[in-house]
Amino acid sequence: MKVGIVGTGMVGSSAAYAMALLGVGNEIVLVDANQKLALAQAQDIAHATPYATTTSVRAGGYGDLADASIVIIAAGVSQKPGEDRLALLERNVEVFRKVIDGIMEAAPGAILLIASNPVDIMTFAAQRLSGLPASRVIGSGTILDTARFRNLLGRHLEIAARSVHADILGEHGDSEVAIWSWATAGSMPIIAFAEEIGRPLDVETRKRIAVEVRDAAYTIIEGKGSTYYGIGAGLARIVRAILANERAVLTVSQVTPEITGVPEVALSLPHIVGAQGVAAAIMPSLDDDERAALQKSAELIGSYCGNLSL
Ligand SMILES: NC(=O)C1=CN([C@@H]2O[C@H](COP(=O)(O)OP(=O)(O)OC[C@H]3O[C@@H](n4cnc5c(N)ncnc54)[C@H](O)[C@@H]3O)[C@@H](O)[C@H]2O)C=CC1
Ligand SMILES: CC(=O)C(=O)O
Repeated sequence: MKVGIVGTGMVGSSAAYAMALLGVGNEIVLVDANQKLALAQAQDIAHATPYATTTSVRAGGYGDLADASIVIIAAGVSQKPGEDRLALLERNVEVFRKVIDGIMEAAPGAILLIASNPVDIMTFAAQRLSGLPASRVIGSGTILDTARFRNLLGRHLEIAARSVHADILGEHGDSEVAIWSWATAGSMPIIAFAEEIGRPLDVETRKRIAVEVRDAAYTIIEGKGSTYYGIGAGLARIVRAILANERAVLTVSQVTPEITGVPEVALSLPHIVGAQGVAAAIMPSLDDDERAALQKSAELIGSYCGNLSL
């Protein structure tokens, strides 16, 4: 199955690399305003595949996206040190006006997977600009934050991160919400598990971990200019769920009629992801603090979505 990627800088190329090595999709087409860059990325990634999979990776134009099952959009500007994601909005909406037109003309049947920041509002913009049903325009949302959360919890508990089920919901950004009330490790409530193995998750430790997750992008951007491997793997995970019709429960973003009383907003909740895109959104039961924090996040993102002129 063909997967297109528009925007083949650090994020787009990392997604392509992850998919090529994992064998997610059998044809990957890279499109960028900078055609020389797309060509170079395609060549470099293709040179990794003989040791991994038979996935074909090539550069192309919008016409080469015809019949793509999924098109990832990672085009646009990224944060400079100290800048937040919301500061990118206007510039990236302008980029999306051109990019979405090109994709819709070539591949009107594709599912759009949005990575560009601020990803929740860009998901809203992409859905409105494309006119596709909300279920077919998926934002990577907090897939990356959830991975960061599980990684830190696995390290704290000294267990495999894959044995941790704990999610970050809400905005992919500063108002995101760490959900502790139904987090589990090895099928046990995580706080009881942590007590049992002598690695307690007391209030201070929980706060430290949530802050480290929230601020990870700032720390990484300060150190190396941008973040890309984590989101590259997250995008590959979402693409695999769609192509294999996994109906996996993933924290991704989607335009939703109402979240905590806020109408028409794109945010991350647990969503069931399969061949048709998002099959269902799940509103989990939260404790009072988590619910209030999710509502605050929805109100913030909703105010931006409501004021976009598209
Ligand atoms: N959703 C997430 O969790 C994450 C999102 N991001 C976001 O992903 C986006 C891309 O980041 P990077 O790859 O680091 O940036 P980058 O600058 O390395 O790549 C962006 C690419 O977009 C291309 N581009 C710009 N305008 C275009 C157009 N009109 N048509 C086609 N291509 C166009 C550029 O030529 C460039 O190659 C940023 O908005 C960044 O904030 C970054 C990390 C994580
Ligand atoms: C840049 C960004 O959105 C992240 O690494 O979380």
